Amino acid sequence: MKLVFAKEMQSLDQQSAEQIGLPTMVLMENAGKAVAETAADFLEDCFGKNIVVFTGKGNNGGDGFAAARWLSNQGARVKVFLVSPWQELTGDAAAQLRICRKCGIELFALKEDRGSWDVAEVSCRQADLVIDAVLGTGFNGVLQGVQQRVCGLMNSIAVPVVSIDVPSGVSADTGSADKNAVQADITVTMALAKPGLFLYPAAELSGEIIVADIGMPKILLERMDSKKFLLTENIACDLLPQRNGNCHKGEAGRVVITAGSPGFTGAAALCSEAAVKAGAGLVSLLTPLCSREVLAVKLTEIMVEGLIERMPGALGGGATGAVLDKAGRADVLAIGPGLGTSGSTVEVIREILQSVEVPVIIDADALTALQGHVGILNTMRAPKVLTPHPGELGRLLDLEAAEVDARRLELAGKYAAEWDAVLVLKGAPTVIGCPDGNVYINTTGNSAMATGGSGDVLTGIIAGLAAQGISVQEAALAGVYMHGLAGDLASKGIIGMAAGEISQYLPQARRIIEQGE
Ligand SMILES: NC(=O)C1=CN([C@@H]2O[C@H](COP(=O)(O)OP(=O)(O)OC[C@H]3O[C@@H](n4cnc5c(N)ncnc54)[C@H](O)[C@@H]3O)[C@@H](O)[C@H]2O)[C@@H](O)CC1
Ligand SMILES: [K+]
Repeated sequence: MKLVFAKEMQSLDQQSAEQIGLPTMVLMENAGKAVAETAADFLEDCFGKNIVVFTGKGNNGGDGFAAARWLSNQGARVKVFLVSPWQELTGDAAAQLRICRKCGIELFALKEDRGSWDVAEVSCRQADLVIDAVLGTGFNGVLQGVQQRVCGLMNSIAVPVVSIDVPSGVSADTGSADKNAVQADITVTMALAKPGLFLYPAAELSGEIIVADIGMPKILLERMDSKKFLLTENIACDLLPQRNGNCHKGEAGRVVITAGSPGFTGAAALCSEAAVKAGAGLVSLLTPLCSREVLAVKLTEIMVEGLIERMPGALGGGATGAVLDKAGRADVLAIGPGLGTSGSTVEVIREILQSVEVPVIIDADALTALQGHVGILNTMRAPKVLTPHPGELGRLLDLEAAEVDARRLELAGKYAAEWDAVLVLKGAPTVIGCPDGNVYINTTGNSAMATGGSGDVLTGIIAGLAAQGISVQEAALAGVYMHGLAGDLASKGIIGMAAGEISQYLPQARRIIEQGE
């Protein structure tokens, strides 16, 4: 599903009027009707129900006036509170206000005085539903004055709130949110969803998200090259590898994983097992010699080989050739989980990345090895996926993790294009940047997955899928979706899951994606 920034939505609005001849007032009318329909569905029947609508001075407020009238037509008892003086309204919003007035809808002006707030508060407490049409995509900065107070009022009452387009006080583009931003139960967003609805902290304020068809011409929607998408089950389903009925293990994909070191053998085990559960035919693990035995005991279906060490846990020069040789006979290489950061290991990792020719998944300590050496990425011949969390990407870019987190959509797209890589920026939500600059926001996963080893599992899944004959981009997109879904199935919404449990649910997640069950 395509996502749009506020400016892009504004431009679509303008194109509709100027190029197609479909007036913005018609779109606003449809927006209001869509909100009224959602409200009516939510209330089962809106006849006789008390509904309060808070309207701002912009077009979001205009949608609110239109919704109020549609609901009033259906027999709801509607009260509209204007958050800005009516004289400040212009264009379509002013026209909708005039229509409401002529239709006899009850209108109140919220001013600084106590009286109007008392009426608003009492009305809210008696309401069956509140509609938030204070601020939409035009919001920026912080909430102040009457806007801040009215959002606070909506949050303080135990009445369901339907927000129009975005919860007021939320940035439609970045997902940043004022501390008083509205907590919606449902957000009815117009024509196309806005990325901010899926990015934190706003993601927690959006409630259920409904994308309303407001009659925006399809030709304009299809032509819009927004480069931003929501990663949904349909997309994952189209990308998952297919398998012939007579397939044998050699054809089901060969994965080589270079991972593990003393104290970090679990990372290697989780990654390898996930590749198997993602459907790879044969998985080989190459690990520093001193970790070989413990991993061989731990892993049953995986072939474990030791790599030459300079000293225990630190790879020696000969390891490069061994990994390249093995990877050259496989379909994909995954490198990094728990591999270590000693000087000689870092050297070996860099040599491998510069010479490897099969697709490679670069994770954890292999990402650390690129710190100060990101130029290597542009000299690599192999198609590549990077799977950093914000801290790891921050170290590559010399940025704080918090900044990477706040700019995840922008940075994933920018650096995927710059490094000609698939950039899987892990977190809530995981965002995947592609070499063509397209970015996808994942829709699966939950906070129970914030546990050590989750990332190692993801790397194994992407490697396992890429080995089954799809591109690294396809494997990263399908893999991220499947990882999150398996995490949802495994945790059942309860905190306290171990990362290995995610792998156990991969076959079920795959079946749900493929067959919807
Ligand atoms: N663009 C489109 O295609 C359509 C837009 N529609 C609606 O129009 C909305 C966008 O309308 P507008 O661009 O008029 O913007 P908004 O209605 O979101 O309101 C912005 C108004 O609030 C002011 N404002 C901005 N930041 C503020 C702050 N921190 N505190 C107080 N006031 C602030 C702005 O100056 C502006 O006047 C959408 O969210 C949607 O609800 C719909 O009518 C349907 C079609
Ligand atoms: K709103």
